[in-house]
Amino acid sequence: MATAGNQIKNAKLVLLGDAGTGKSSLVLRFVKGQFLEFQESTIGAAFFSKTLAVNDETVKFEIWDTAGQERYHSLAPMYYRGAAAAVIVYDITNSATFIRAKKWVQELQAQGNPSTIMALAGNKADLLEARQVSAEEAQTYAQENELFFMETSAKTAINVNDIFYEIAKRLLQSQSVQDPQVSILMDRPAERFVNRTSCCS
Ligand SMILES: Nc1nc2c(ncn2[C@@H]2O[C@H](COP(=O)(O)OP(=O)(O)OP(=O)(O)O)[C@@H](O)[C@H]2O)c(=O)[nH]1
Repeated sequence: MATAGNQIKNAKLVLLGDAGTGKSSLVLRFVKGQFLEFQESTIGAAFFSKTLAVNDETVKFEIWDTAGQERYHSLAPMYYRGAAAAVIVYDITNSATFIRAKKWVQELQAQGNPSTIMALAGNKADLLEARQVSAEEAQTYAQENELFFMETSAKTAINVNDIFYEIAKRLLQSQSVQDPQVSILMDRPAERFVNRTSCCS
């Protein structure tokens, strides 16, 4: 019997969340299997890609790792518009970052694409002794807002592949991944915004 197996499906994914929560570290762990104790703060946004096999299908994530610092906030819509999936990251040791994560969820619910699959990542789950946000509180919030939730650690790799794998599965179920022949990425931001290290005056 003929199947549609082995097709590569492209999915634009964006990471959002406060500065220092570990967005770049999660991407680095997922894409390269690495972790840096002193990961530099992202400027503008950074782009990565990674393919993932799910049963007989392959999802190619086109990942936009956005900068969490407030001064870059106005750039965010360029990255989340047209995204098939968004991972909103907070740091379990910092309750202010959980409040900020909820604001991102609200912004996406109001201004994003309703079909974007949203995941909530409670990162730095290796730092249990410094925990400020309980898993129960985050899980309840996630259920109420139709997100799926995992606690992750970019440092120990706990749940990092799992969260991306779960997103890929949900994307394939919802068919919101794009046919590569049609369009690889929608609303791809201009390259001049990517990792710009100096700015014009
Ligand atoms: N213990 C621990 N530290 C982490 C983890 N993830 C990231 N870090 C550390 O937290 C700091 C910030 O990580 P980044 O990945 O730069 O955070 P970010 O969210 O990308 O920050 P911006 O680029 O400024 O938005 C770095 O020093 C990382 O080493 C984790 O899971 N556990």
